[in-house]
Amino acid sequence: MDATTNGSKQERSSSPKIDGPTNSMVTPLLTDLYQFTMAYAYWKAGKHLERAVFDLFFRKNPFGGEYTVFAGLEECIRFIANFKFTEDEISFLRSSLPPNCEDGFFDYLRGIDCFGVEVYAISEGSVVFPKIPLLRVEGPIAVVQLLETPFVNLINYASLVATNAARHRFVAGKSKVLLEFGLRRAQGPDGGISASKYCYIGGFDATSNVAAGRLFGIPLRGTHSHAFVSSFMSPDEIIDKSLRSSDGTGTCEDFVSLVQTWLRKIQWADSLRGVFGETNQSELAAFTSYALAFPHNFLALVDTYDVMKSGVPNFCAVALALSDLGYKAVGIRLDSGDLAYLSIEARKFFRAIEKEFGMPGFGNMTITASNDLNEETLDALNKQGHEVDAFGIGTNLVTCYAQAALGCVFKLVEINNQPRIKLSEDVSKVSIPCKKRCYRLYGREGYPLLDIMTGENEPPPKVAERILCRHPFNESKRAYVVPQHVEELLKCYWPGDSDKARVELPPLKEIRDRCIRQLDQMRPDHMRRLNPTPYKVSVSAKLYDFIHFLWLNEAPVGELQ
Ligand SMILES: Nc1ncnc2c1ncn2[C@@H]1O[C@H](COP(=O)(O)OP(=O)(O)OP(=O)(O)O)[C@@H](O)[C@H]1O
Ligand SMILES: O=P(O)(O)OC[C@H]1O[C@H](OP(=O)(O)OP(=O)(O)O)[C@H](O)[C@@H]1O
Ligand SMILES: O=C(O)c1cccnc1
Ligand SMILES: [Mg+2]
Repeated sequence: MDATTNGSKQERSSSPKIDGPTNSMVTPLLTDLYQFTMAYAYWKAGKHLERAVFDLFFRKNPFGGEYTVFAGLEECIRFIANFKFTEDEISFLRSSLPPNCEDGFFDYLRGIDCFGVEVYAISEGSVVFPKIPLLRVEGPIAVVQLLETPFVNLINYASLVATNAARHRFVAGKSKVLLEFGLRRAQGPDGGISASKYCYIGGFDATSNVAAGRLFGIPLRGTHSHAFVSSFMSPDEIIDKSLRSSDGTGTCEDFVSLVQTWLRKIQWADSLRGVFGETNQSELAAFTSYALAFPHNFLALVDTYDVMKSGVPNFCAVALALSDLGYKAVGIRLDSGDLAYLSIEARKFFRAIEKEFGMPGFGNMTITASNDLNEETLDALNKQGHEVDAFGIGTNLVTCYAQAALGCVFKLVEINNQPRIKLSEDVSKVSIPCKKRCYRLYGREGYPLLDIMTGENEPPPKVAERILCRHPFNESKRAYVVPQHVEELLKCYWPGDSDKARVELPPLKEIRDRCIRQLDQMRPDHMRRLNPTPYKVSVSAKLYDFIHFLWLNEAPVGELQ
C-alpha cells in the first residue's frame, strides 16, 4: 500500500468510476473496533504492509437446505472503490483509541485506500456452497482486516434473504407472481431496502417498496389496504361519478348507478341466485371510488367484511361496470381466512360471471393472496389446491424468520506467501489454507457435479480429463470426475492498482437472470425441501495432502502422563 495514494486513482484507471455504497452508513468506520486495534498493532510491529490473503465463506447452507444464493458483491466493490477516511473519521478514531497510539498511525490511516487490494469473487447471483470462498481478498494485512466486518456484513444478510426468496420461488413455482411486501416489517430502513433488492435477485417479480424501485429499478406493484375500504361509509360520499370510456369516445355520467345496476343483475342471475344477499355498501363505495381513480388498474382487497358474501360480488359489480366502458379489471387480493378455499370459491364465482354474462376472460381475473405467508404455507396451499396467481409476502421473507443469519466468516489463508490454517476441535470449522482457485465441474447431463478447490498454481481441471476430487477432511470420501464443462468460479472484480482486467459489475436484472438460470440448472435432489442431497465440495489431491501436512505441523502433540 502506497501511503501517498489518494482517491483519484479510480479516475486514472481505464474503467469507469464506481459509485459509492447504496447506504451512506457504509464507511470505513463501519467495522469492529478490534480491526483498528489490530491495524495499530500491525503498524507498530512494522507488519502492516505484509501481503495477506483472506477467504470469505460460510460453513452451512441456511433454512435446512443444500444451496445458497450469493449476493452483496456489488456493494462490497462499491465500498472498496471509494474507501477513504475523512479527517472527521480520523479525529474520531484518535479519540477512540488509547491516547498512547502514535500520530504516525493516523497519518498512515489518512493515506490508505484499497488500490493495493485485489478482490476475486464468485459472480453475484450464483448458487454457492459451504467452504468455497465467495470472495478472496488479497492486500496489505492492516487494510484487508479493516474490510472484514463490512464485507461480512454486506454479504451475510444479502445472501440469506436472496436464498430465502429463491426458496419461496421454488415452492410457489415459476408461473406465480411473487411480490415482496416486507418494508414495514423489515429490520430498519437498510433491512427494508436490502430485502427488496436481494429478494428481486432471488426471483421475486416486484416490490411494494418505492425507494427500492427508484434506487434499483425494481418493478413496483401494490394493491390497497383495509383502511381504504373501511374509510368509506356509503356510495353517497362519491361526488364525481363520471367516468370516460377507455377509448375516450363517451362518458358515463353516473358510474355509481351503473355499478348498482350490475350488482342487481348479479344478485338475480340464475347461476348465482342465493350465493349472496345484500353486500356491504360502504365496501362497494370504496371499490367504486378506487375504480374511478384507477379504471385501467382496478384491483380490490375483498376480505374486509366477508369475502364471498360481500367482497367478491362487489368487486364483480364494479369490474362489469368498468367492462361496459371498455376497461379490464385486474383482480382481487385476499388477506385473511383460508386462502386455498377462498381462492377456489372466488375463481368459481368469476367463471360463473363469465358464463352468465358472456364475458370472455372474466374467469381468469388475477387472485393475489397475502397474510403471513412463508415456505410452509405456500407448500400447504399447493398440496390442498388453490387458485392464487400472485403471492404478496412480507414478514417471513424479509426478516428471514426461519433463520436469522447465514454465518459468513473471513479467514486468513496466507501471509507473505506462507499458507495459514485455523484449527478447531470441530473439523467443519478447520479453515482451508492457501491462496486457492475454485472450479465448478459439470457432468454429462448438464448439471453441476461438484465444486473443487486447488492451490493457486495447480493446473486447472480439464474437460474430458479425469480428476480426483477429495473431501477436504474425510479421507474415505473421494471421487474421480470427468468433467464435460469446467467453470472457474473466482473472477477478478477488483484488481486494485494491478493491470489485471476487472470484471464489470452487471446490472441488477442480469444478476437476477444468472440466479434464476443457475437455480434451474441444479440437480433436483439438491433443491428439494425435505432431506435434500448435499452438493459435494472438494479439494484436489495436492491441496488435500497439503491441508493435512499443515494441520499436523500446526497441531501440538499432546503428552499423556
Ligand atoms: N389453506 C391454508 N392452508 C394453510 N395455511 C393457510 C391457509 N390459508 C391461510 N393460511 C395461513 O394461515 C394463517 C391464518 O392466519 P390467522 O390465524 O391470523 O387468521 P386470519 O385469516 O389472518 O384471520 P383474521 O385476519 O380474521 O384475524 C396465515 O399464516 C395464513 O397464511
Ligand atoms: O403478512 P405479511 O407476509 O407480513 O405481508 C404483508 C402484510 O402487510 C399488510 O397488512 P398488515 O399486516 O400491515 O395489516 P393487516 O394484515 O391487518 O391488513 C398486508 O395486508 C399483508 O397482510
Ligand atoms: O400493496 C399491497 O397490497 C401491500 C403492500 C405492503 C404490504 N402489504 C400489502
Ligand atoms: Mg397482515
